[in-house]
This record gives sequence, structure tokens and C-alpha cells, in this order.
Amino acid sequence: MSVLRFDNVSKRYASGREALSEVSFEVGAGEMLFVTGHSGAGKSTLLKLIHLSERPSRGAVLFGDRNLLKVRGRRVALHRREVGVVFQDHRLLTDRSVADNVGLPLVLRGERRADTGKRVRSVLDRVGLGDRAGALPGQLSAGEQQRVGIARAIIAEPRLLVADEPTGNLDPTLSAEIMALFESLPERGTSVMIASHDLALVKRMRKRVLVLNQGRLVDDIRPEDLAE
Ligand SMILES: Nc1ncnc2c1ncn2[C@@H]1O[C@H](COP(=O)(O)OP(=O)(O)OP(=O)(O)O)[C@@H](O)[C@H]1O
Repeated sequence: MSVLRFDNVSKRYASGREALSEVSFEVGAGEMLFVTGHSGAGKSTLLKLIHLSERPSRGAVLFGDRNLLKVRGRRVALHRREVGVVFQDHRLLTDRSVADNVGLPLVLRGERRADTGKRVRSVLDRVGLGDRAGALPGQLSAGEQQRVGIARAIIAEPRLLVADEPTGNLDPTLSAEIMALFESLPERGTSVMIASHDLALVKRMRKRVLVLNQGRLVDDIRPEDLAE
């Protein structure tokens, strides 16, 4: 079964701007793919529909067999537990330690902070920050902060991770490190969807690419279709 399906999805903002027009695609379990397109093409809007920061104007978004149109009220928080989100600007709590930031999704779902330590340590080790658990986000480099954001997004083992320009502020070496981290997720059961306008990066990764242009899905390129 697919993890995610867009069925003729359109999104018109209150301003009248149609950010997405009749977009349809499907994401399989364990798939990693990119969404690309020029500024304003609709990439962020598409990701927002998945974590329910926005709602479609027409069409349906299905997460597994769940129609997101029907997810309202308290169920929104339950849905978000299954979708990890990584933002370009990290959105970390600056007055909390790295470990507290990373453990937050578990605490929000009702686990006691005292019980989360082992998983926090394990995920920090995975992102290479095992020795920075006690630091405050402001004491970390941009790349390290981004890895904290990723650790927070994956600690609850989401079925899907969506990332909006996750390497936007990072140099090429750090970008490559972050991408390697994302690449390791599908084998652990998390599908990964990354919005990026960095075409060089997207090409290098040789993954499936959805191309948006003025809100329309104009291409769906599979790695096997790419010329050598
Ligand atoms: N909250 C909003 N209200 C009105 N219009 C919006 C809103 N958010 C986005 N838009 C418009 O919708 C279109 C798509 O925006 P979106 O942010 O999805 O594009 P994007 O491809 O992510 O762009 P960028 O690469 O610059 O982040 C743009 O024309 C944008 O101005």
C-alpha cells in the first residue's frame, strides 16, 4: 500500500493565488524522493498539506488509508506523530538542551521525560551528536542544529519524513552529510520527501523527482529514467 497519495489536489489561498493545481502522485513505503521547482512553484504548500498546516481546496490527500480531509481537531496531533517534519530554520527551542529538544515529540505524546533518555541518546548517536546532548542549540553550528531538527523528526519513527529545504543554509559538505542521513531512513521504514530548489543536489542524489511548475506537477522522473 502507498504511504501517501495525492488525488487531483488543488490549493487556492485566501488571496486567490492557486498554489497547486490538480496534482496527483503516489509515494510508496520506503521510498525517498524530491520535490523541486522554482521559487513559488508550490513545494512548501505541497508539504504543508501533508502535515496539515494547510488544507486542499479540491481533491484528496490520503496517508495510508486515512483521508486527511477527515482528520480534524484532536486527530491532527495524532496524525502529526506519524509525519516527521524538518524545516530549513530548525525551529528548535533555544532555552532547552539538545536532548530536551529531541525528546519533545515523545513528551508531547505523553511519555515521561525520565523514560525517554535511552531513545534520545540512541537517535543523537545516529545523527552524530552523541556528545552534544547537554548543549543549548545556540552553542551548535548550523549543520549540527539541522541534525538536531532531524533527530527530533525521526525519534518517534514516523512513517513519512517531510523536509522543506533542509540543506538551504548549509555548505556542500554538510548538505552531503544531511542527505546521507536521510538516505539511511527508508531502510528503517520511514519514507522521505524533500522539497529543494537546489537542482545540482537533487541530480546528484539520483532519486525520484517530482517537478512542480506554477503549481502543476509537470514531471515525475524516476532514477531508472535518468540518462547515464
Ligand atoms: N499563506 C499564503 N497565502 C497566500 N499565498 C501564499 C501563501 N503561501 C504561499 N502562497 C503563494 O503560493 C505560491 C506557492 O508558494 P510555496 O511557498 O508553496 O512555493 P515554493 O515552491 O515552496 O517556493 P519557495 O521555493 O520560494 O519556498 C506562491 O505564489 C506563494 O506566494
